[in-house]
Amino acid sequence: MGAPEIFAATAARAGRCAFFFDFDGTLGPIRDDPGSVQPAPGIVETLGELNRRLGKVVIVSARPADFLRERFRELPDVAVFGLYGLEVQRAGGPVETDPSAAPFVPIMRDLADRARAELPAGTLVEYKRIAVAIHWRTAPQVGPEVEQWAKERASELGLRLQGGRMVLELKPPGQRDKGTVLREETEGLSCAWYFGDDLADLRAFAALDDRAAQDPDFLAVRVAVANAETGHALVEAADLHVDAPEDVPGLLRELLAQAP
Ligand SMILES: O=P(O)(O)OC[C@H]1O[C@H](O[C@H]2O[C@H](CO)[C@@H](O)[C@H](O)[C@H]2O)[C@H](O)[C@@H](O)[C@@H]1O
Repeated sequence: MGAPEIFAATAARAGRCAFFFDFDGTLGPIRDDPGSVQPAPGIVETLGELNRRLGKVVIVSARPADFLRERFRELPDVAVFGLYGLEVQRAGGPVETDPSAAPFVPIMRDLADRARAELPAGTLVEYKRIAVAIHWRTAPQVGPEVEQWAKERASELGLRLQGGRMVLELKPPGQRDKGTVLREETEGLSCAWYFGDDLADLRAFAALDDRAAQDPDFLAVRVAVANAETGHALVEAADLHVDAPEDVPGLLRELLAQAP
């Protein structure tokens, strides 16, 4: 199906669709300082309209749920899944943490302290309560050393590793990821779109593939936000693609123009 057919098939399923979005590199631009990132222009308004007119909007990110909620305060009905689904904050409710992750809080705090003490200058350590992301965007030369250190700590502490865009993340060992969120949150629906830019988003694409294989009437739409860092894998697995977070509102406005 090309874009016009996808838009029409989605509009025909209005009210029975969900739209899932990764945050960094998808809704927000890539910046050196992770703490400074805000949604790209037009994102909040367009997601609000999508949520009202076509189907529920859900954010699924490796960021903490609190960080995401601060950026989408104007959309209180939109659920935010943080830390790959280990946290969720739904309309007006508190942030809920997966019980399996709670014992990892002190482990991650110690790990972040240790990373700051042991890794070379230029490394940026992002402590996220139940995960630690180690960045080398401003010092690419330290990447191999960070990767080696993180592999050793993951094996020593029984943690999982998740690679990303000039970042490696240590997280708890359970199976929860963006794919499991997609599987749960598409139950009872006829259509879902997922927008992503990074390797972890391939799991969400795969969950949509599975859902469509089980139900031939289910419309699954994978949208890649293309970038040289992730490479071709995501674009090749996608139905549609845009070139930057700034282009996401334009694509959604084309879709909304078909909405009933
Ligand atoms: O699931 P996501 O919402 O895509 O989160 C993935 C990682 O995003 C952030 O790091 C990335 O964006 C930063 C800000 O632009 C950038 O400096 C960094 O190089 C990127 O990897 C976030 O800081 C990480 O915690 C997330 O794992």
